[in-house]
Amino acid sequence: MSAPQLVVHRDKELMAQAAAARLITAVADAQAARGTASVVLTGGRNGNGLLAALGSAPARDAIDWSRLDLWWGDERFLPEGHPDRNVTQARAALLDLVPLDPARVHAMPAADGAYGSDADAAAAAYAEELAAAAGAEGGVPSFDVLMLGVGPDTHVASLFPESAGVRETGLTVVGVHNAPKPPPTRISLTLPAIRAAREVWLLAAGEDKAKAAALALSPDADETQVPAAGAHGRTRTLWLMDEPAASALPHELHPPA
Ligand SMILES: O=C1O[C@H](COP(=O)(O)O)[C@@H](O)[C@H](O)[C@H]1O
Repeated sequence: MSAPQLVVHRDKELMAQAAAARLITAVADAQAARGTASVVLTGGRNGNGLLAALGSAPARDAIDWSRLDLWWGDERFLPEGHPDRNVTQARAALLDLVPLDPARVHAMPAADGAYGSDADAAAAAYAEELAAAAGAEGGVPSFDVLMLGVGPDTHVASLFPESAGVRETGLTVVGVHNAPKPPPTRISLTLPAIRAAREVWLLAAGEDKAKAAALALSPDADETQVPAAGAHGRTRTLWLMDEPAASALPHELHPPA
């Protein structure tokens, strides 16, 4: 488990641009080292801000888009094409602009797909897709970068405080029911699946994330109550923030001036 590192930017626009530049470098480095790269996308305002910044970044084609696998950390379990689905928003922000291999875009199932309204069956199918990509060891692939937007209530992916999903230790993907944030039915990677990633980047911009960031970065945080505190990468855990989101952190956590 890697200890959290913090990078604080002036505002959310600069944070999105800097995170996009960082992602270009991380993906290009992974492709140079291993031929392909795998990235787990997040939904929400900060995740979509990063994707939009990536779409207009001058160096975006330093990524070989045809050798990039995209996965999702969570999905709102809604019909295909619904404007609130994370994949719909990601397509509009970036995916429709770049030459991805459609076979490498691993969207989570929709609520009008093969599993109908059964979110648990849809979650099990996504777990199987991940296990097939992971190869002999099963579980989930060694994602190069897994991004998570931090919710104002400290949720990450669709793991909400005190929920069954955040307590899950056996499965890699779960159906989420009665989520406190709409829509109530979702699909989510679990904390063990998240922690299999090489790098986990937590995105927190805006004053409404300040309390959540302070709680998650507190040394005695309990991941059941504060899911963001349980999100760590194997080699790196990086909090990418703007100044408003960092405003409630204790002084000792601020990066040196
Ligand atoms: O519903 C969700 O919310 C979180 C955070 O979203 P934000 O708009 O508060 O930044 C997001 O990480 C998650 O993927 C999404 O499904």
